[in-house]
Amino acid sequence: MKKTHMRELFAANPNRFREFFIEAAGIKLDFSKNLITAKTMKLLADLAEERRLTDAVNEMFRGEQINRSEQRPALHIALRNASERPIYVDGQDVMPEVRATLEKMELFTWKIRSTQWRGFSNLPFTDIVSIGIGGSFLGPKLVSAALKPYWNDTLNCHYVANIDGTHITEVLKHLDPETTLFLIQSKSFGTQETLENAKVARHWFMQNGGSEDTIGKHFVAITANVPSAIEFGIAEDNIFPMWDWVGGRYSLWSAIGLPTALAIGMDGFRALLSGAYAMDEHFRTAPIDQNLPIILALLGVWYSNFMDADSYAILPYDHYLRGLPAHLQQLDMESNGKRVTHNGDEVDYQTGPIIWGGAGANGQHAYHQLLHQGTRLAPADFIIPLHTHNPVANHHAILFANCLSQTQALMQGKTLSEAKQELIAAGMSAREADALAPHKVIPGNKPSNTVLFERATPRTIGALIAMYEHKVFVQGALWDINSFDQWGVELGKQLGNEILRKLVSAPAREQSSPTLDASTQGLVDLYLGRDKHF
Ligand SMILES: O=P(O)(O)OC[C@H]1O[C@H](O)[C@H](O)[C@@H](O)[C@@H]1O
Repeated sequence: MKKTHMRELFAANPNRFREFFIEAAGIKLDFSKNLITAKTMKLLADLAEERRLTDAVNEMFRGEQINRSEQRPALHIALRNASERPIYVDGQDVMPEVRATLEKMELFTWKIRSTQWRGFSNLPFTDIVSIGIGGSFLGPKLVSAALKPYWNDTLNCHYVANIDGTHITEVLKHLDPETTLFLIQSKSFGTQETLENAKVARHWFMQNGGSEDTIGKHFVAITANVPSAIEFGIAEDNIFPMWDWVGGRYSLWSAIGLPTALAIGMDGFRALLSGAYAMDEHFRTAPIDQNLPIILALLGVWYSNFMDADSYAILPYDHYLRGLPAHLQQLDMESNGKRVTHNGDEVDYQTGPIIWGGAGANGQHAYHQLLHQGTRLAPADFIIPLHTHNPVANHHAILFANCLSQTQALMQGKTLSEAKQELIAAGMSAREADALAPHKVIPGNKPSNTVLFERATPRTIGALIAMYEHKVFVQGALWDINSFDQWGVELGKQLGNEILRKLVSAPAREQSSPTLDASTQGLVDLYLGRDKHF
């Protein structure tokens, strides 16, 4: 069946932009440049109803154990619940704990920013180093960077995640232990990368003027595993709680967001939560056909399951939001990279897409070529604020024009006859134009969304991220998969420990550890410098 080109859809319906435009919680979505008609959207909404999506949404908001393989609720929405509505986990309202933690964050943030709480030599802090990985890194890092215009000028915020020693070395190199505060961020307090980096930080602190007595001034932990944090040497008062009903990749709204709160202040952090809450309320109450995250999710399903798209691009046209693709990669791919239904049956349809992307306009000079003329279908979200925090010359107008021209080019493309006419108008002979024109044909009809907001404020950034969280949730519900576990991550960790034993233990002990496949063993030998193969 021949698809109607979007050019024709636009030509046939002067109202198309208005018809496929929606706004909620300060986020505007133009979804008119998609391969859809009103009928498509109606059928997709029917699919959502058939899959009893509303029931799934209500289950999440009620705190039911929707993470069935781990028998837990997924209650990031409780972290930003600004209403009086209690939210129960095992019969207990979690809201008092959530509020108490926000108050503890508020007091701590105030003490640090007002310089009441100082380092061991009585100097105020100048640098915060957040040590964490995965959800204990990507979300706070994204939000802190996105809200840089709101930073307090006296506090710098750094992130260390990778176990590659280069990461922490490069960060510590420029810091002064007297004025550096470490936040050890780990829900489990059992993540190898984080614990090893935390040990290095502690060692560095001790070697450079710190002591057992002053460690309490410089080290704070955010974790659901208080005993392990205490065992590591963190004072109990310096531990901010987390709960097992918050998934790591949904944890930036919890005390894991402390670096952000320190950087932008607690009023800013509360505004971030209020933006997410506004999106939660919209998501919980708006009908399917007027529901922003649901519409985004249905479009994603349309391309994944009906048009074989493997990937989905996230293209923020905002330098402050350049970390968004990385955060959404974890959010989406760790949530919906699943192969069995809730009941454990293997799915016979595609689930979560490969998320990729980067900041515009930079990407236009790199991977956009494939979007325009490659053979793969890669739907994309173009994300841009209407106003910039940095009105430099004409830059924002140029950026905006670039963003729009990309979605326009993806949609309309360039036909063979248009390409030929252009070449002839430029002075080429008909023969030359015939030879070159096919290379210049751009089929168009490539889908994209344009996501806009007034300005990157704490509120709009909160709403934007919550929108994507709910999009991912909706897709998980439609695919009948558990979006809240991540068993696939575990195998690598398990095998990694076995290999590590081979790399660092004495040869005699190494003999007794399990035999490796020939490739892995060959690579171990290379590392150990005892390669005999070449
Ligand atoms: O916060 P932590 O317990 O240290 O976990 C950090 C990260 O590591 C894990 O391997 C998971 O894949 C992530 O979802 C998690 O965010």
